[in-house]
Amino acid sequence: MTARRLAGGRLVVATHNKGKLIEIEDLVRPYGFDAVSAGSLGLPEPEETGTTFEANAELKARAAAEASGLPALADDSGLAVTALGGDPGIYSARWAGPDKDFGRAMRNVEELLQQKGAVAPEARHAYFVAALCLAWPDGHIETFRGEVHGTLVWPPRGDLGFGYDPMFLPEGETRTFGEMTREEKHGRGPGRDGLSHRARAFSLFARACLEA
Ligand SMILES: O=P(O)(O)OP(=O)(O)OP(=O)(O)OC[C@H]1O[C@@H](n2cnc3c(O)ncnc32)[C@H](O)[C@@H]1O
Ligand SMILES: [Mg+2]
Repeated sequence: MTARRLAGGRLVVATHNKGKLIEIEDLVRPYGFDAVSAGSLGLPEPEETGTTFEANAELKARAAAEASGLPALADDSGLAVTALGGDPGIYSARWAGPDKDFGRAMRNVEELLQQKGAVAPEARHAYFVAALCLAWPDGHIETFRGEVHGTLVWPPRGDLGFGYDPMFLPEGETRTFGEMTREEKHGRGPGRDGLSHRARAFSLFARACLEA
C-alpha cells in the first residue's frame, strides 16, 4: 500500500508539549511547511484514552485535523523500562503529575529500579517509542513508529532536551539525550536516518509521505 503524499502548505503540529513542538518543527522545517501548533490555534488537548502509542497519536491527530480543517501531525511517545514491565510507557506524561514535574517522574523510575536491584547497566535497559500520526481533514491517516534503545543512568545528566532525556543514554553513545543538542538528538544527516525515536519515526513518515 502506498502512503498518501502530503505536499507542503499549512500543517498543524498537534501537541501541547513545548519540547516536542520544537523538535517536530526542526524535523518538518526542511520540507517547507508552514507549521502551526495546536496550542496557538487554541485547540483543546484531547483525553488520551488509547491503549497503544499508535492509538493515542491517531486520536490526537484526528481531533486536530477535524477542528482545524488542516492536515495534522501528532506524536504519542514515552519511555518503556524493561525491568518495570514497560512502564511508564503510554503513561510517561502522567507519571510527571499535573505540574509536569519530570524530576519527580525520573526519581520515581529510579526508586522502582532500586527496589528491583537494577544496578548494572544491563538491568537498566529502556527504550523510547514515538508514534507519529498524520491525519487529513477527510479522515485519512498514516501512522509511523520509531524506537531508540539504551540504558538509564542515575543521577540524571544534562539540562538539554525535555522529559526523561537526562536519564537516557542511547546505545553506543557516551552522552545522555540531556547532554545532546537538538541536532545531535535528531541525528539526521547524509546516510543517517535519525537517532531519537522521534527522528526515526519522522524519517519513515518523510520517506512515505513527503519524498515519495
Ligand atoms: O500529548 P502531547 O500534547 O503531545 O504532549 P505530552 O507531553 O502529553 O506527550 P505524550 O502524551 O506523548 O507523553 C509522552 C511523554 O513522554 C516523554 N517523552 C516523549 N518523548 C521524549 C523525549 O524525546 N525525551 C524525553 N522524554 C520524552 C515526555 O515526558 C512526554 O511528556
Ligand atoms: Mg499527552
